[in-house]
Amino acid sequence: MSQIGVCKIKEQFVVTDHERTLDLNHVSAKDIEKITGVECDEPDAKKPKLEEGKKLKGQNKARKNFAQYNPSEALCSKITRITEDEEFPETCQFEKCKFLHKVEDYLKTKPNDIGDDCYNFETFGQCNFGITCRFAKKHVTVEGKNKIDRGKMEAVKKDEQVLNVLHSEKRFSLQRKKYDFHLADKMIKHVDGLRKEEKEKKVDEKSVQTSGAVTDEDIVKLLKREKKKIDFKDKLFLSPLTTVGNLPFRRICKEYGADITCGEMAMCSKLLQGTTHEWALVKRHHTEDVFGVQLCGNNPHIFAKCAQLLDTEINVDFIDINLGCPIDMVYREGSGSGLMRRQNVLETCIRSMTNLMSIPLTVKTRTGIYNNTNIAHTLIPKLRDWGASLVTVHGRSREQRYTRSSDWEYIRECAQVASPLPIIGNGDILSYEDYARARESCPELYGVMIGRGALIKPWIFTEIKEQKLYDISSSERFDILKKFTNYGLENWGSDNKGVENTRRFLLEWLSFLYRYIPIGLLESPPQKINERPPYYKGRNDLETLMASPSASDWIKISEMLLGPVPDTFTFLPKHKANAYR
Ligand SMILES: Cc1cc2nc3c(=O)[nH]c(=O)nc-3n(C[C@H](O)[C@H](O)[C@H](O)COP(=O)(O)O)c2cc1C
Repeated sequence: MSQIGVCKIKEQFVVTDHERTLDLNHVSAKDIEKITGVECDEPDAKKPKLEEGKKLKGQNKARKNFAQYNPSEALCSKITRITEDEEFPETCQFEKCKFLHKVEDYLKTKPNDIGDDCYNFETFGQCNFGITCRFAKKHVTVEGKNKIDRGKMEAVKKDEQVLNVLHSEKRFSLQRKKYDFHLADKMIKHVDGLRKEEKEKKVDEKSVQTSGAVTDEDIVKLLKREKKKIDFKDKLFLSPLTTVGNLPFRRICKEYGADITCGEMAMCSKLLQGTTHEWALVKRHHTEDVFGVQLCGNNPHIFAKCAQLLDTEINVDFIDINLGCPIDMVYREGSGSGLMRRQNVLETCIRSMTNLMSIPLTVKTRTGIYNNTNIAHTLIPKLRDWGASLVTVHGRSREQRYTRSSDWEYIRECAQVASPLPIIGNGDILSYEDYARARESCPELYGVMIGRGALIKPWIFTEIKEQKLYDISSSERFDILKKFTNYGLENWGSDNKGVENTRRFLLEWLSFLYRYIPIGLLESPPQKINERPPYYKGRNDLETLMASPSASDWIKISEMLLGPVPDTFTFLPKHKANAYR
């Protein structure tokens, strides 16, 4: 696969370091207005400074990207949703409500609106954010009541767009530990019993699932149940991507041809506590026709309970176990890549989960934990025998993170020992050429998974399907960002909080998007993922701006779409995920 180095740019586009400070980081607000017609404030350097001597690698842990909200400046949601044919209530139904109840009080601190057209109102005929929407002009009356376009509302049903929203009574039962997990508990006992029995009798591993005294009626029923199957062959799989692989981003990848999508890694323990943040990670857009949820945990009890819970409560096609997360905290507690070295625990997890689930269980792993000690090839046959339906191999170890190219020769070794278990290869695919090389060098593979390639150029799925490279213009790329912003306002809301959440996720994505080099500028396309983009000047100011590695320029782009950032705003991206030297 690709070598680590620097991408070669056609000479006329390369700029020196000096020009770079003059040009790249200082495309002015005026230039942007000229290109896009959007008014834009000139931001100060709003990037928090790293401590001196600190290297940029792994995750940025010093981030403070979350906006704080004061309830005494927010309007009560009951008031927000009052429609034009309703009266404002005299008093709030919640005695201790801390929010504002008068529209005029709220308007004293409401930030300026960003635009006149509300995407949610235009698309669905209703915007639940009423007067608090930052694009409220066309859907509120002079008194601040919400207008509704009933015709549109009937035609496009908003609540059918997103699936897997947890009902409040289920959330309460999880929070109060009242959810009935007796099946999961019994299954673990059953599987543990069989494992002990097997150890004592030293029976053949393969016979575990069918042998042994199965006495409990519930367990017998579960074991007899037929499982749904998924055809993974030759499908383009979008990686699970924490933070950046959010629902609006996945929608865009689907539109460009991704076949299979997966939610961001969700923590089993938090799903079992019913936390809103974790449950947001299992939401599925209706366009995601083959969709999985990825779980991270460190013991069979939480994995089995989650398997039972998700299989019963949500609409999901497969559940994936994360065996690759390299983050120290996750590894130390024995989850993610830490689970690779706890194979007895892993066996109970997988056997219990597969027996509880009516859908396939998949596993995503790395080559191993340490640099020169690959272990995936010894683990994969066990995963197959324990009941996994598919394994994805990311061709790097935990220790390597992104510092070397993905090892596709080793991925092939894994695919060869796995049969008949399907293996998906993963790592460093940024073009059709990379894809074709991976498939040719490894014919045993079922397909590939694409992570950063989709973040850097989401149209990669189309390129692979059409077997060509696209020279996308900066204005087309800007339109993709506009679309993401609209999907973001739909997903996170169009009030101030929603706008700032959308901005934060947009900025996280921009921290990958700037790495794209338009093919018209490359000396020998296609671009290689591990080659650092040199400083270059685009074919117009917007292209130059989009190539900037500076967070203050990403902020500038966000301001073109979502208005000026709040006064105290700072941004440091969460992930770096590159192998540049
Ligand atoms: C920002 C980011 C977030 C990621 N989050 C996850 C995750 O939640 N679960 C997971 O299994 N892998 C995660 N990964 C790893 C990717 O899924 C993928 O295995 C890795 O990036 C290698 O593929 P690529 O070279 O195509 O990017 C993440 C990677 C990146 C860059």
